[in-house]
Amino acid sequence: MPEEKVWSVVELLKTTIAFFAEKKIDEPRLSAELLLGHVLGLQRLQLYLDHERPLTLKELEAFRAACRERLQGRPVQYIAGEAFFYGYQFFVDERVLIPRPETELVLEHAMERLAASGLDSADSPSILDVGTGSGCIAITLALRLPGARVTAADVSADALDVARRNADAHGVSERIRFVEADALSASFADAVGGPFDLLVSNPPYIPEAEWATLQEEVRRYEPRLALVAPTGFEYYQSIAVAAPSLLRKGGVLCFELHADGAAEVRNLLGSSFADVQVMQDYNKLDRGLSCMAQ
Ligand SMILES: C[S@@+](CC[C@H](N)C(=O)[O-])C[C@H]1O[C@@H](n2cnc3c(N)ncnc32)[C@H](O)[C@@H]1O
Repeated sequence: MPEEKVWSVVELLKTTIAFFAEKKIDEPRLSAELLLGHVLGLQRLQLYLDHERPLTLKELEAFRAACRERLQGRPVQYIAGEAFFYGYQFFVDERVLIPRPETELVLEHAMERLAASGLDSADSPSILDVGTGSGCIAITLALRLPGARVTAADVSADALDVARRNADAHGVSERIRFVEADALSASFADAVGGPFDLLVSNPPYIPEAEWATLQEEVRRYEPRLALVAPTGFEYYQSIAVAAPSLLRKGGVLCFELHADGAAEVRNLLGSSFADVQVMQDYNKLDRGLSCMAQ
């Protein structure tokens, strides 16, 4: 039997990147690097520092299996079990949404609004994240604001397991309270407590009618519960109703938005909020909306 060729990291990356590009895989270089890094237990940079490293047959087989999964459409973050958000690494699997770069902008906007709020407690703010998923927003806020106490709520016990694991990995579990609660229920405010200085939420906002237009990869692998609301506005409506009793006077409400959602969400807010600001993402699409409880 002919001996199997011994591949080095650099050769394998080059070949895989070209193959992924030919197969029209999104971000072929990043995908190949993340998968190989995952299989070898190395960061992406280390792959290049150790580029002549030969792979064992077992490693090669594991990498090929990961590539096959990618070719079948499974997102690279789920295969590798990791995603990056605001420069931090998060464990992810199919129980949670993969954090998106647009959400980093919403998080940044929320932090700016909180800093500008003038609340006495802004150095040690009390924060509520509704629909925490992987915990990416709640945990990043706890890391960026070392005095913050965060409540991370989700209706999905599975998602909360993932979020807890991420909080442990980042050493912020003691400052995050995880609550299994339904944001659409009238008892939500009682379940999460308060008062809060900041309520931030990236809720499900894809209307049912748009589901079929999403990328197949998203529909097949990401949790529908994390994405879809019948008209797209149910969560904003419920949270806007609960928020006045959850926020301190002067507290900040900050939502991620569907690109077409700003006007409708603004209408839902009613008279309890002032100073509404809409922020745009990299594509100049409306992506975040914030306001102040009065
Ligand atoms: C768009 S994902 C956001 C996840 C994460 N915060 C992020 O930005 O990547 C929405 C989250 O809301 C949660 N969710 C769905 N329905 C909910 C409900 N009725 N009450 C609370 N959370 C809910 C989902 O489980 C999911 O984790």
